[in-house]
Amino acid sequence: MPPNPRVEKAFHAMRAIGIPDVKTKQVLKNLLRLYEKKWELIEEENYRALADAIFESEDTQAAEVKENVDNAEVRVEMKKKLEQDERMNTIEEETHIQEEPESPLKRPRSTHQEDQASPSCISPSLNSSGALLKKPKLEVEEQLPKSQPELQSPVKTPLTEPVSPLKGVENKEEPPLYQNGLKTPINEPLTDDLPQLKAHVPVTKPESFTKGDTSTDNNLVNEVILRNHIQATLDGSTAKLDIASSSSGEIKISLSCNSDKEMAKFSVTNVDSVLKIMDEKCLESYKVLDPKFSVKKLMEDMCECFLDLRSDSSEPPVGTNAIPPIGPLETSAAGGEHMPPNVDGSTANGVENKDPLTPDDVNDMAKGQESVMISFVNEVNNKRPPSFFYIPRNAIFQSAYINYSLASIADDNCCPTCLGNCLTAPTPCPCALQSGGEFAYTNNGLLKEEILDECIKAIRDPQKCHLSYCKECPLEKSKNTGGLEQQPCKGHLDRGFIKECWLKCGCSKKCGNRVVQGGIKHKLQVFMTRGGKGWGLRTLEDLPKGAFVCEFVGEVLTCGEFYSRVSQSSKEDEYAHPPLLDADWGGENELKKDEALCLDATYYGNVARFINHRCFDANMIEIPVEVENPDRHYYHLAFFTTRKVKAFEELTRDYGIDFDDEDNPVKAFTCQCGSRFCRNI
Ligand SMILES: C[S@@+](CC[C@H](N)C(=O)[O-])C[C@H]1O[C@@H](n2cnc3c(N)ncnc32)[C@H](O)[C@@H]1O
Repeated sequence: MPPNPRVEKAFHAMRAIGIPDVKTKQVLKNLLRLYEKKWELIEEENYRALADAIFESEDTQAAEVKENVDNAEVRVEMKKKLEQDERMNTIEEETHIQEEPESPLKRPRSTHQEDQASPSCISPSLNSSGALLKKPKLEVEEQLPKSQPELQSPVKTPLTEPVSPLKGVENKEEPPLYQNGLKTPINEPLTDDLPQLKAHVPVTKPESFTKGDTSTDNNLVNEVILRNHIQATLDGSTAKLDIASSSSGEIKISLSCNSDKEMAKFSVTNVDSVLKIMDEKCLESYKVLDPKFSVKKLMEDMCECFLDLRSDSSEPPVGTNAIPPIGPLETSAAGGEHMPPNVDGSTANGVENKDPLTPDDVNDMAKGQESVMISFVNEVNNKRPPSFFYIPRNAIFQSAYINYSLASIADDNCCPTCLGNCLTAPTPCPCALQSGGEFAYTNNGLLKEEILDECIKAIRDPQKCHLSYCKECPLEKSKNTGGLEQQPCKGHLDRGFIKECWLKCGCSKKCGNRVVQGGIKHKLQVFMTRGGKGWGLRTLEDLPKGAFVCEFVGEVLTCGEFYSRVSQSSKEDEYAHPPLLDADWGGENELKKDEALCLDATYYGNVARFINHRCFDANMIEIPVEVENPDRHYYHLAFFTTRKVKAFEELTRDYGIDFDDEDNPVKAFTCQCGSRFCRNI
């Protein structure tokens, strides 16, 4: 029989992330069965479900090998394997999968470690020594897996955020605090794969789950396995299996069986075997379930819910979003000694000095300053968001030179004769001409696909991007070199601008060429991530490709001011990745000292300060937008989606960090982005 092209394609995609065909084959068969041979489901998002299922099967196998299985488990497993083999044979005939020689299984991270690109044209941030990244070791075409169409041709194919290999890194010690019953974010590292504890412990009497259930407990004599607070106990007449528990172990879900009442002798088996069978049953019966669905996780969540419902008045009642009071600013990583000296509660830098976050802000950390509410939730631990002042628009810190007036806006820099909506005019207005000759936005308010794709290409494809080099780089000049020679300019990416209509334009305020200045329109939420990245930002609604999400808002600092903040800081400042406003650097005119600007959202900022970094294939891209200032040393940085983003998916951007840059005064974090193209491996 000729090979099935769909199978071949699946193999190809998995090979690209280091998974050998033999492994793919095994799991693919199961998936085909689960999805009733609906290939589209498997092919979706670049075979994400398949990759997920393979990793899960690997982890399960690893756990199984580690465990000291008792005879009962062996019997269960053997029976299951026989059944499995039978199913495999059936599917084998249906899919005509060709045998391939087995090679050692590799995870995408390790594959990438060997091959990964170090793209040189990433949006710059001051943290990355303010310039573009190092020259790539290899050309992107050579390094990126050929089967990833989005990378060979980032323009045409929507990118998907691949499955994170970061399993088991979640902090499980602390119970979640700010819960609102919302879904777990999409694309977060899996949570139910904690390090396995296998220990023989002294016999303890498990607390009964319900009062009156003491009859079985009294007879417990043998401990079998302790694993994530899960115990199986057995004596002559009673078998009890603790299936799940809350994170601190005070709540448990157990199965118990009094074998006196059973026809056959009951033998306690391993919890994992029971859960695995249940997982399979659920996936088979409820076809709408995510393939990653886990009964154990469901039960653990039940335990946590039960715990939350206890009537302890010192704890926040469930569902009310109650949070402990947030202390003064100096307790936060974002505050303290770094507070800008001119912040005195007045409007010294043009910002109304609102209080930092308070418990009331859980439903809207923007305190009514945006046209949508921005809630925050923590379903992971008891941490609260850092204190900062929410500002919806940039504010000048001190020395930044931003001097514009209506008179400085020439007639060819605005459209005074336009009326209504410029987008409906038969010819592009002067503002559009400055965005490359046409309007950047569609009638639906999205960034036009061609423009977006060009921007993505420029940032992601080192071969195509253009770098400008300053004769005297203001960024390098601002660094305190400690007496060492100043480094030469590392290059700045030439980026296209969007020019929006503004005050001097004749069009209406609702003109379609005024998207970014209109502020946030989509529902966003700040949430605690599960992958060790701290807080993150996610969307609460599906977003199409090219949607404007938010602007990066912060204090406008000169590069010199920023580095002096860094040098005065006694501890590592975790927000010190301010984007550099360098899109127009490297031109003919040398910038004045106070014209080399960046945006720091550490103390004053908007939701964008919570956007985490993702190497290379982030789902947002930042694009320079000119609104009021025609000379372009100051502009706005707007985030647009690079592809469709599903509700509850984390929103990410590439900070442009060079993780190898040891000379940078700001040390980079250890990247946990989970991208297969992570630069920090
Ligand atoms: C602008 S803040 C983002 C919000 C931050 N996660 C928080 O909890 O407030 C940048 C900081 O987030 C963390 N971070 C962002 N992206 C990360 C990633 N891919 N891996 C690990 N940490 C990350 C780092 O500590 C970084 O200094």
